[in-house]
Amino acid sequence: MTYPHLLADIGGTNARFAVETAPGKLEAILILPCANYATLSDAIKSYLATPLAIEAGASQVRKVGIAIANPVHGDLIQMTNHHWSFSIQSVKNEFNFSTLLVINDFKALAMALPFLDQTQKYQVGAGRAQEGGVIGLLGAGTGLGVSGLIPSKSGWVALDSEGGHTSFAPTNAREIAILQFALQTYKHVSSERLMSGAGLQLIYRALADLHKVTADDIDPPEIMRRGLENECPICSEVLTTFCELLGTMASNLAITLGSKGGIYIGGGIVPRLGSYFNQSHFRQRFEQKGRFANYLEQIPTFVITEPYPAFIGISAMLGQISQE
Ligand SMILES: Nc1ncnc2c1ncn2[C@@H]1O[C@H](COP(=O)(O)OP(=O)(O)OP(=O)(O)O)[C@@H](O)[C@H]1O
Repeated sequence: MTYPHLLADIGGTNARFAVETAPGKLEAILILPCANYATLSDAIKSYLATPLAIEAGASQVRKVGIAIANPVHGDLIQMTNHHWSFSIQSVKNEFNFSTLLVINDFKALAMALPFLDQTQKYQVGAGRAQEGGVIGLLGAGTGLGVSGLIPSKSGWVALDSEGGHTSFAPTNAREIAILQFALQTYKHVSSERLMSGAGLQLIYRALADLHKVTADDIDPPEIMRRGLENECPICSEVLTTFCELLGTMASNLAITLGSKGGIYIGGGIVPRLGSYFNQSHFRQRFEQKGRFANYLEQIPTFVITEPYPAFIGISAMLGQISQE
């Protein structure tokens, strides 16, 4: 018997688990904080022992798909933004799984994009997706994930990309000041250093320094709360800047990939901005590309609102293997 499958989406902060009892039917979805577990195996054990997972048939699971936030090459896995590391073969043996598919989380998310309906995403600004055109994906969370979908004769091919580690490209005086501030700490300032949860804090400290005010010691949720509620002008400027940086990042990805099929924004941060993101300068920035403004105007940009999109991709990939 193939089902139930165990699915996991492991980010730098959250480990999300589900039992797939039939194709696309997810039960017992639980989010465990990665920081509470010494290893991935401990988190899996803890999930499998929950009453919800047991009720969904977790003890019968033999086929497992894990989407994880790091490059996946070979047997040894080392997370980029968390200390977990493991051997795929050892975890497979430890739990007596017959299949353990491990792929990059944004690759899994990219594989989900063709399946998303209108209730699982919304469009920001104008533009129209070209049927079968290349699709770009980026998402800010603990890190900045990037991927893309390329059409091929045998279906979509998802890119193994580490595009979040491209060098940050400032486009105005404020962003140059932020880069200069970040360079005091980092020799290489990647896009991820700014477009992520920790990035909100770095932008906050940089803008406080620029405006010569004392920065409070506050976490990303608090920066977002103060910014959205207009309680703190610096925090509001952080949010404005963050959305603009994502606009430039998204347009760089769009022209790099030639993504006529659109750009999708995932990750945990943008959905938390709610309607603010739609009203921000994200799209204006996306189209602000000199001679390529007209090219970018045609490309639609979408925010993924489905809370567990990576499960859709990993489920499809695991389902494919199970049939082989
Ligand atoms: N309300 C909020 N406002 C702003 N940032 C937040 C908020 N809540 C959580 N975050 C930040 O979002 C990040 C977690 O993002 P996400 O929920 O996408 O987790 P993740 O999947 O573990 O991340 P990743 O896949 O990028 O490793 C953390 O940096 C956290 O500080």
